[in-house]
This record gives sequence, structure tokens and C-alpha cells, in this order.
Amino acid sequence: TQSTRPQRMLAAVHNNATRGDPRSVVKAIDQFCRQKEWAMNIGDEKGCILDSVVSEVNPAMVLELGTYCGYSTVRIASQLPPHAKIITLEFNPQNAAVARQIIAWAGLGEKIKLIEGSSGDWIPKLKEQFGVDTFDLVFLDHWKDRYLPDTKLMEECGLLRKGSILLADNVICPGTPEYLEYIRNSPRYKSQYFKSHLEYTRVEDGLEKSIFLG
Ligand SMILES: Cc1ncnc2c1ncn2[C@@H]1O[C@H](/C=C/CNC(=O)c2cc(-c3ccc(F)cc3)cc(O)c2O)[C@@H](O)[C@H]1O
Ligand SMILES: [Mg+2]
Repeated sequence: TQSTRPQRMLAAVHNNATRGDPRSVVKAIDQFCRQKEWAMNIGDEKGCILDSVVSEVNPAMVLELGTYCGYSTVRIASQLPPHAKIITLEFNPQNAAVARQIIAWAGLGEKIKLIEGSSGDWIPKLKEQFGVDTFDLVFLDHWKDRYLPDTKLMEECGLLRKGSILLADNVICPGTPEYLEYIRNSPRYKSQYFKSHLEYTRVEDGLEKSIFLG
């Protein structure tokens, strides 16, 4: 039977990355996407911006919306301090299955909690189900029309504290106009745009970093 792109990406990780070495997993996926098949990982160029935000925030608790195959999950988790955790939400079972194996190959299973389900269902349950207080960093990379409703939901559920950082992928391409309009005009956030390129291409894209002011 025909394999899927995520399954071919997983095969590339098994064939080209060293088990237990997260950077080699990231490198193998980037090589696969540049040389074989484009895929919607944040990629190496925007990934460097993600890395710098993670090391600046040095978060104890991270939430990722939209795991896909786990590329950014591995990239973030590989930089977390000891005892820090990332919760990542993914509602497509096939993608979640591939992500679990990529995360396992990287050896980061202890730092990553992958929840199979939709952000809208799970954001309201994170406190009671997982004893979460607030998140220091949230990475938004799921369906682009969910960025705004989920940000409002996180506010309502008390998952953000003064100083929490939201980092949103694809604010130019494919674009998240309603989210940008809200976050850039809300007195409750201070935002900064990091200009870059759509993964593995020369098309403009960028990340929006926003600090929740409480
Ligand atoms: C509410 C909810 N809950 C849980 N999981 C959810 C969820 N909503 C989506 N997911 C999950 O997350 C991933 C989806 C990611 C969506 N990302 C993009 O669409 C995307 C697209 C491009 C792109 C750019 C130019 C093109 F020409 C084509 C594509 C680039 C990107 O970087 C993207 O992120 C996917 O694994 C999906 O199952
Ligand atoms: Mg993206």
C-alpha cells in the first residue's frame, strides 16, 4: 500500500539520523524536505529564530499547537532545561503516530507529552488533567484559523501569566490575518515580527512573538 509523506519522513529519520541525537533528527528531516519532498515543518531558517526564542525564554512549561511530525517539538525539547516539559496537541492519528516515533528516535520521550486530540477540546482540560498552572511559551503552528480562537481560549482558561510568550508560525504565508489584527492591537500584548522565509523556499514568511502583559 502507498506510504504517506509523514511515513517517508519517518523512514528518512530512521535511515539518516542517529538514535538519541535530536540535532541529527532535525538535520535528517531538513535534508529530506530540501532534497526529496517539501513538508510543512518550521524548517531550518525559521527554526533558528525558534531556537533563539526558546533559549531566551528558557521555559519550564511549553505548549505546542499542531505537532504534525514532531520536527519543532524535537527542536524545542532538545533545548529545554532539565525537568522542563512540552505538551503538544495533534488531532490527526496518523500524524501523531509518526510524531511519537520521531520523538522516540530523538530520545526525548521524557520531556514531551503528545496529546492526540483537538486544541479546542484539550486547552480547557490541561489544568485539571495534567496539573498545568501556566505556560511560559506557546508555539502556534496548527490550522491558521485556529490561532485566534485558541489564544482567546488560553486567556479564558488562565493558562497565560504576565510575561508568557506566544510564538506564531506562518503569519505571512499561509497567513493568519485575524490573529495578527487581534494580537497587534490588543493592549494585553506586546508583539514583534521576525521576518524570514517559508520553510525550504524563498517565499516570504515570518514569526510573530507576543508577550502577554496580564
Ligand atoms: C485544532 C487542532 N488541534 C490539534 N491539531 C491540529 C489542529 N489543527 C491542525 N492540527 C494539526 O496540526 C497540523 C497542521 C498544521 C497546519 N499548518 C499549515 O497549514 C502550514 C501550511 C504551510 C504552507 C505554506 C505554503 C503552501 F503553499 C502550503 C502550505 C506552511 C506551514 O508552516 C504550515 O504550518 C496537522 O498535523 C494537523 O493535524
Ligand atoms: Mg508552520
